[in-house]
Amino acid sequence: MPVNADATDVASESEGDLPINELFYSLQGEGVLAGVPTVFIRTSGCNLRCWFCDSYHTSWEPTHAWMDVDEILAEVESHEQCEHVVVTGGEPMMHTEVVELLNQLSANGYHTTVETNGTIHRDAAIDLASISPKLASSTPTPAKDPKGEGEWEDKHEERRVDMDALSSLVEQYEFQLKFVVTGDQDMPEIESLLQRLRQSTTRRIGNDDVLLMPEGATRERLEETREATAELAMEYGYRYTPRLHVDLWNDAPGT
Ligand SMILES: C[S@@+](CC[C@H](N)C(=O)[O-])C[C@H]1O[C@@H](n2cnc3c(N)ncnc32)[C@H](O)[C@@H]1O
Ligand SMILES: Nc1nc2[nH]cc(C(=O)O)c2c(=O)[nH]1
Ligand code: SF4
Ligand SMILES: [Mg+2]
Repeated sequence: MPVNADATDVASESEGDLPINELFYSLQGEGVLAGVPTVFIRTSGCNLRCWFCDSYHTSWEPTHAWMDVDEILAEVESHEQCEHVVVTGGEPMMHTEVVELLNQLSANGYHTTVETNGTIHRDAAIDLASISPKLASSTPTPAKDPKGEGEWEDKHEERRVDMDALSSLVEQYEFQLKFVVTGDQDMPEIESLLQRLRQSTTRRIGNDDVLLMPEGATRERLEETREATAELAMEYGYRYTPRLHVDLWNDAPGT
């Protein structure tokens, strides 16, 4: 179901429902839990518009069906062998109902990961906050806009880093900081963002909590970005994370 083009506030059809773009079983492709069998719940709607977004139909042109928490849980539980759930999007933390979903998943014994851009903090049963703060190189300038002519550039730029939300997330949850890397020009910004974050929290942020992930929604694009990203990880002492799902299944939906 298409929603309005500026779907930053996807209004709930009935109270308690979440806009779900897709729900599928796969292997966690990214980060410290890469390789773990996982059910993915992908909400629709985003407060940002990265030009490279690999989930175009949750951000630039959001589509979804409305599901309540019980319906989502039943679908998750149909994958009987699975102990891990990822809630992603779009930006899942936009939705108040995500708190109830996470609390119910946790009460039912699941390990929960939230994939978030780090601009919104919520208090919920999150075992791993997988935070991917967005760098200047993600901004949809007119030259990079996949849809229009840069209409989202200013809003994206204003919203993409919220230090208060980032500090609250790293203080409350186990976390990883996963940066999408397009080239070595991203490194000074990663360094200064980490410096600011370390100053704004007492929580220790080790270099091994920081992951560099190559930009690329397809095998073809990853071929161009992964080696340089791996070398930057070694040079700066951060982790490298693959995009295992892209290596395995390219850009197929539901993977
Ligand atoms: C689609 S986002 C949804 C969660 C949240 N909105 C965020 O950006 O973290 C899921 C993950 O994919 C990453 N991602 C999106 N497009 C990408 C691309 N073209 N290459 C590499 N990573 C990408 C994001 O940075 C994030 O870590
Ligand atoms: N297999 C697989 N692993 C993932 N890890 C994070 C993903 C996401 O889109 O948030 C993702 C995804 O879309 N697929
Ligand atoms: S913040 Fe995440 S979902 Fe939103 S546009 Fe960027 S990558 Fe896509
Ligand atoms: Mg993905």
